[in-house]
Amino acid sequence: MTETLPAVDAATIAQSRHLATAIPGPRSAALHAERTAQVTNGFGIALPVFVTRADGGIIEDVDGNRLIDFASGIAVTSLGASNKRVAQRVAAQLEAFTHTCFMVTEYESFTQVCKWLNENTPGDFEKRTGLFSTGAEAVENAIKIARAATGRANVLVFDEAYHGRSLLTMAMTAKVNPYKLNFGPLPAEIIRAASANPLRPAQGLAAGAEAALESVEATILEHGADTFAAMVIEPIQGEGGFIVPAAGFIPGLRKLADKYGIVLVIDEIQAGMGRTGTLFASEHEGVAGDLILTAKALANGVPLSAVTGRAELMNAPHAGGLGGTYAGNPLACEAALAVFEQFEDGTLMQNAKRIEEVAREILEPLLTSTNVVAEIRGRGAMLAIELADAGTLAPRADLAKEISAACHAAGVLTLTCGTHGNVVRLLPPLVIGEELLRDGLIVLAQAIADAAK
Ligand SMILES: Cc1ncc(COP(=O)(O)O)c(CNCCCC(=O)O)c1O
Repeated sequence: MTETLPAVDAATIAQSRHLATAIPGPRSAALHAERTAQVTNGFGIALPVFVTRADGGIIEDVDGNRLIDFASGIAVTSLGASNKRVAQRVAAQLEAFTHTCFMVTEYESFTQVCKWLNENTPGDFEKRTGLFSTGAEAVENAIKIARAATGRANVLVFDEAYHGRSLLTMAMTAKVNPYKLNFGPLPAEIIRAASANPLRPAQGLAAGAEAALESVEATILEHGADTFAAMVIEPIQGEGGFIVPAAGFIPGLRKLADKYGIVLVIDEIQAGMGRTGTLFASEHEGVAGDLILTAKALANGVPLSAVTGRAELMNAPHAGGLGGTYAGNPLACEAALAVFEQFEDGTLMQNAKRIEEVAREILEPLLTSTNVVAEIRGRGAMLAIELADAGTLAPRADLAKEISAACHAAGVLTLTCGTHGNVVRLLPPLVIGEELLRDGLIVLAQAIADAAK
């Protein structure tokens, strides 16, 4: 393959991996000790290095190391963490004003962001948008909107789902530890149904969408179809393990939502904004949600989230029913407008597809050369390697940890995820250069081969 990833925006840091010290280096170690003395234990850490600069596909730390970034701050800095256009627009806004609160006075950028989302999200129907700050807030407000629109209370969620860490979204998230442990009681109106994980079908179900959809419909009927305000699904389940639902599952949910008058909420907070090679991941499924949620890469690191959907649903809440002090903060709106500008020519989606091509070229041989790579899955620049014993499919979280540690020591920042913690995921910035991408993938492939021995 000769194509290379066109650089969308010249990075400000040398785009090459460089190890000046062991990872983490001495200055990071000292700073980490201070962090431990000042910061709650409640925050986990994937790689305890302290960052000085980051851009393109590189993170530079206090010890002078340059690490290849396969995390993008968990699918956020798709345009590079020092994207020039984002910085320019936010800097100009900083000069004007940082905040006035959109419930107090208005500013044009809020409307412009909503307009872009109304015009560019899937669904050929009149839309409205509400802006918030975090992904969990978007999820919470989608539920408020669906409840106001339907007069119903229950929310259908799925196995292996992740929707946030607030009280309601914690309840919607499937994995108990670390997200829900010791934090109960949780809201009772969250009802969980089977998902359609092609590698690990729900217990007692045949693989594929049909059996899962039958089970979902049985769950809906068991609780009373007219009790459900919403069903919430990720087009690719992120924290649950980068699970691409079995073909037909999401279109089947669309049919069930229509059949029973349930609001279909598609949570694109991790998979959206070009990450999978289309602007929105649900485009791969040919499905438009009644509400669609965005955050993370929406504003490339400045906190912003959004609920976009059918006007008649979005206008159901009474005036004053939605809001938040920082909801749609002007700095974040300017960042989002800078992001939208850079999506216009389609280069970022082409990059996402190229990233998948290169990753599969380098990683897929491991499916046959080792007996612990159970699946390489995902779309575009949202890819994952599931570690499990051949035959039994026993999850190998130990290998995922070992592989990630080896990558970190070599200066490649990878993250793990998955219900069983046995998934290594790739979330490189969409502006990463092909040479740097290949370097990081070769390190990862070698770490997997070494761990498999
Ligand atoms: C699909 C999907 N919906 C909602 C959310 C929540 O977004 P917030 O901005 O973290 O609240 C996420 C956030 N995912 C990363 C969380 C990492 C962690 O907290 O350990 C998501 O992926």
